[in-house]
Amino acid sequence: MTVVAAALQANDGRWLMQQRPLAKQHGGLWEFPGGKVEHGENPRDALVRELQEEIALALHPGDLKPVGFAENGGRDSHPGIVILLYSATRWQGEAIAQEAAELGWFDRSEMAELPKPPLDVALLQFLAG
Ligand SMILES: Nc1nc2c([nH]c(=O)n2[C@@H]2O[C@H](COP(=O)(O)OP(=O)(O)OP(=O)(O)O)[C@@H](O)[C@H]2O)c(=O)[nH]1
Repeated sequence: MTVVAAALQANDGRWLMQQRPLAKQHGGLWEFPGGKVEHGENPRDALVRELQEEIALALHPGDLKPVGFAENGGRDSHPGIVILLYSATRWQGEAIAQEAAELGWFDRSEMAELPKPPLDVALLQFLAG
């Protein structure tokens, strides 16, 4: 499964993270907004779609910059996950949670402290500052 995620950085240097709804897998953990790439979908287009659906932000696909990826090994019948992380500093609108339990803007040290899924711990190393 391919997942795309966005590290959206505001002018003050902080990044947007969202808290997963408690009832879901990884419930209560903080993650980058994003989601699954649909079959035949371009990853950037998937991320633009997910950001609109999840946090009501409009982005231009060209404003997404690839920063790195993280993967967990598939085993048995589980195919595994690859998460492609993009960053962006330009978008239209104000982030409003459509699905997340909560949204927050965090600096680098706060990001390090947030409870996160294992792949996000790996993704965090790509973010400077
Ligand atoms: N969006 C996002 N997903 C992540 C991150 N880290 C991470 O392990 N994931 C995992 O990657 C998958 C993302 O798919 P999703 O966000 O569409 O999952 P979902 O269950 O909410 O979607 P669904 O309800 O449509 O099936 C989930 O298994 C999620 O736990 C992250 O930083 N951002």
